[in-house]
Amino acid sequence: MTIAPFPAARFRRTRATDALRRLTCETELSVNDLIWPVFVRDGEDAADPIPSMPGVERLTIDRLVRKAEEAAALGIPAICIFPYTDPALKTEGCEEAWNPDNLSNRAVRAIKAAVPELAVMTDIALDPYNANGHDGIVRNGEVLNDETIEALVMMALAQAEAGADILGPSDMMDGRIGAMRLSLEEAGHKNVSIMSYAAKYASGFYGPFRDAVGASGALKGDKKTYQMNPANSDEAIRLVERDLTEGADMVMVKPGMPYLDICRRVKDTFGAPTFAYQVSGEYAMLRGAADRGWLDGERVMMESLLAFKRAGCDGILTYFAPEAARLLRA
Ligand SMILES: NCC(=O)CCC(=O)O
Repeated sequence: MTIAPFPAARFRRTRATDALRRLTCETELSVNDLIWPVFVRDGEDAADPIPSMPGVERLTIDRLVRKAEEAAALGIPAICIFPYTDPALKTEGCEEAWNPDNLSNRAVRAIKAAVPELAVMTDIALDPYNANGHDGIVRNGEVLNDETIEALVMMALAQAEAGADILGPSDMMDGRIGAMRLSLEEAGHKNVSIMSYAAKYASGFYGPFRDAVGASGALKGDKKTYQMNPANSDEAIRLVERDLTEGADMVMVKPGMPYLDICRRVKDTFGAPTFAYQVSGEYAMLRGAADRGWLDGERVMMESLLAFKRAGCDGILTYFAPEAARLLRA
């Protein structure tokens, strides 16, 4: 980088007018960068507010389909479905997870039938179906890796069968991407993409999400034996490399804003499609402060999303997706 000494160099010259600022802008956020995570519940024509995520609701499938149509009309490329599972369906064996007619799979089918152009992403982890609240099968207090993979593969196949375009394994078991990729190929699902939650940290920022999917009460213990230590960065690089070599098409860093350094390292190291999840706690912080008048809500929303792009992300999973899309298209 060459910098002339002052006053030959005056950085304020290129900031002096809107035209110059636009010309020298390095990063752009577009509606094409957004994936909208949504919560689905059973029933008809109903919506429950989620108190710790103001403005976000759990929707029945019929209402979710209308929202999916709106998202597609706004130009949002993808929606990501998270089910609120009836507690009566949660078992230690997690069998509901690979039921072809479970809530999530029914939602995928309904959205693909109504809005085929909208990419539908799903979540692969056992926590919505697990009486223990963990992402894997628990035996004698241990979250089992290899047994969980067998369950996750069945879940992946059921979701692909339902029509999901992007599978999102968020479980953090070792070896699951390779197992899923092989089974998808064998079953003829050659064009189903995998976006691996490759660097998912054991974070306090997921609190409101667990309220939204009804997992807050169920979880016994914490997820530190499978999700990453927030202190680690080199490990994230090794995990991303591992998942890419096993057949992930895209990788994700999660949470987002506190981990932008990881996003940048991942993008610079691999050049692979890299995504970040601006999680429920990040949404709650910004929305909560904006609702109290402590922050300019629209401004910090757009600034936070732009920051992901600047950090090297190709896209962002964000609960702000429809609101941001409306502003971007205005
Ligand atoms: N597997 C999906 C999540 O854990 C989402 C977390 C959040 O939004 O807090």
